[in-house]
Amino acid sequence: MHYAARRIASLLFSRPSASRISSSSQRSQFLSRKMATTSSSRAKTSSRTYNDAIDALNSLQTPYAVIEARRKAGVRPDAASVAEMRGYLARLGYSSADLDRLNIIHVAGTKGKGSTCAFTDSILARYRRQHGLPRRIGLFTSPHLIAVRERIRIDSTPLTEDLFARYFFDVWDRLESSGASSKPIYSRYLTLMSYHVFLSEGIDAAVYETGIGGEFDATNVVDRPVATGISTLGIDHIYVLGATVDKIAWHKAGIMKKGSPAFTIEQVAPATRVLQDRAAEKSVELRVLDIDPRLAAVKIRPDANFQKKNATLAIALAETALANIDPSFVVPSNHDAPLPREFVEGLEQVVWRGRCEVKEEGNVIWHVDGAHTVDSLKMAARWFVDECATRKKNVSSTGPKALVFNQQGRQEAVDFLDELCNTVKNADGAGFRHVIFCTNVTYAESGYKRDFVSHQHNPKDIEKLTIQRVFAEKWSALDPSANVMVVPSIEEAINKVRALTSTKEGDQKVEALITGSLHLVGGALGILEGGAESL
Ligand SMILES: Nc1ncnc2c1ncn2[C@@H]1O[C@H](COP(=O)(O)OP(=O)(O)OP(=O)(O)O)[C@@H](O)[C@H]1O
Ligand SMILES: [Mg+2]
Ligand SMILES: [Mg+2]
Repeated sequence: MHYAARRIASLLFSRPSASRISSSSQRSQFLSRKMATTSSSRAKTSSRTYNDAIDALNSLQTPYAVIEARRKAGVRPDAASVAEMRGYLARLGYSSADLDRLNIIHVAGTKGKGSTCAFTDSILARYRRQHGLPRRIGLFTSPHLIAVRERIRIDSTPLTEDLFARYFFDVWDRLESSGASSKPIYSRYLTLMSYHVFLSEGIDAAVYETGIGGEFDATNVVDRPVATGISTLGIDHIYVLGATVDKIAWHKAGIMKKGSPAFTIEQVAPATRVLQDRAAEKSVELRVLDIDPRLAAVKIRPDANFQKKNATLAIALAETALANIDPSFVVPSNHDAPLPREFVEGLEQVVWRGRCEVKEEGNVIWHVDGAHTVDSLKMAARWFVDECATRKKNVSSTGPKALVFNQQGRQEAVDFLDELCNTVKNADGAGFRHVIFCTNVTYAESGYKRDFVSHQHNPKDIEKLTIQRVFAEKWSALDPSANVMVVPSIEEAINKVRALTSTKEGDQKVEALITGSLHLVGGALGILEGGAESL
């Protein structure tokens, strides 16, 4: 690799330690925080709050300029990325063998990873209540919806702020005292931290969602997972994984390990082929599951095929894990008998916020879904249309439909709009009457909530609303009769919709869809719930 490319690669996957922070603005931000903490007369630990941890974590984000440089130089994660993760793990004092104690269930996929993990966690939690095993359950997911700490959960509950801060700085100190010249980037840091948390807290079943891909993902340091699952494959993260579903499938298949049962659900044919070839290469037994017939007796929400695929995968993963953890649990040889009660309850009572959520607020019915790929936006649009159609059966008339949309930093997102526009228009003839594009900046006055600070997008684009203007232009071409608006924050977008209810149109309930980005959806829930949102 060319020297410059190698230098960029090293910047990509690790961040310089405090003394070597490169950009001057970052350095001054870091130093001002550092001074704030060191000038304090309090003990070192007392200034290590959750907010301090989030600030330090945000300093590990790959800055926009570096991401751009990476694209230009053609640098992508490779085997060295995983080797580095193992190096960091060793600096923390752990080996891959230690991770075996966690009985890891590892999940990759383009869509439905988080939902599959949440179903699996929920089933294990109900089983534990009844049988006392697993003793403690860990759940690691990404990205976060409301707060960073929700990415690491114990017994389905996000780490408390205190515990998060304590473990965060534990990792920080261990890396510094090991002489590491750099810190891992944001997502790798959280992954490392999750291992430290789970091993320290006596977790004996841990459900892990991959970040991007699988083969070279930060979570792929586990050699002996109890089971692996690959959810629906499609197109996303083209730059890192490739532009075709078979290339993407190759990456995702990287989590399959010899000796660990692997599961997937029905996929498009080229994806299944690649998964099967990779499984054969690795001598892994891969089972491609049809929708589990036992789900006919379970209320899965939303009642849609994609969600039943996620649930099917979760059942198989939970069964396999339980057979390892509880000697009295036996995986049924066929699906003739109904699902055990714990499984049914786990599936029906799962909480996975920001996905297919409906909230009533005065005269607005908010539909909130964090979809952000072509395929998942199709699902979201169809779900919205179905919700509206069901409602229409019960009320004499409904009000206008409104859309709040953003997808920051991905130029191709402009192509997501056609389907969204047409699905709704075909369903009710009128389509979205009001369409609002905003940034992911939470508040009109105070900007980002700390947990959403992002250095990964071009600040100029956010300031000038560049992508939002492109979206607006596209929508106006798709539907010239729609009232299209561009506003700088999520709060202003929500207020635009709320204001519709005081106009004449607003005598009826406005049906609003918020979608396109999980950051947008998380910020919106924060506003709708007045900052008292919970998971
Ligand atoms: N199996 C699926 N196929 C297609 N779309 C799905 C599927 N499961 C969920 N979705 C859609 O994708 C959205 C995100 O779901 P989920 O959080 O489970 O995915 P993820 O793979 O974790 O995504 P992310 O890339 O955000 O980590 C959901 O709100 C839903 O609209
Ligand atoms: Mg993703
Ligand atoms: Mg996810």
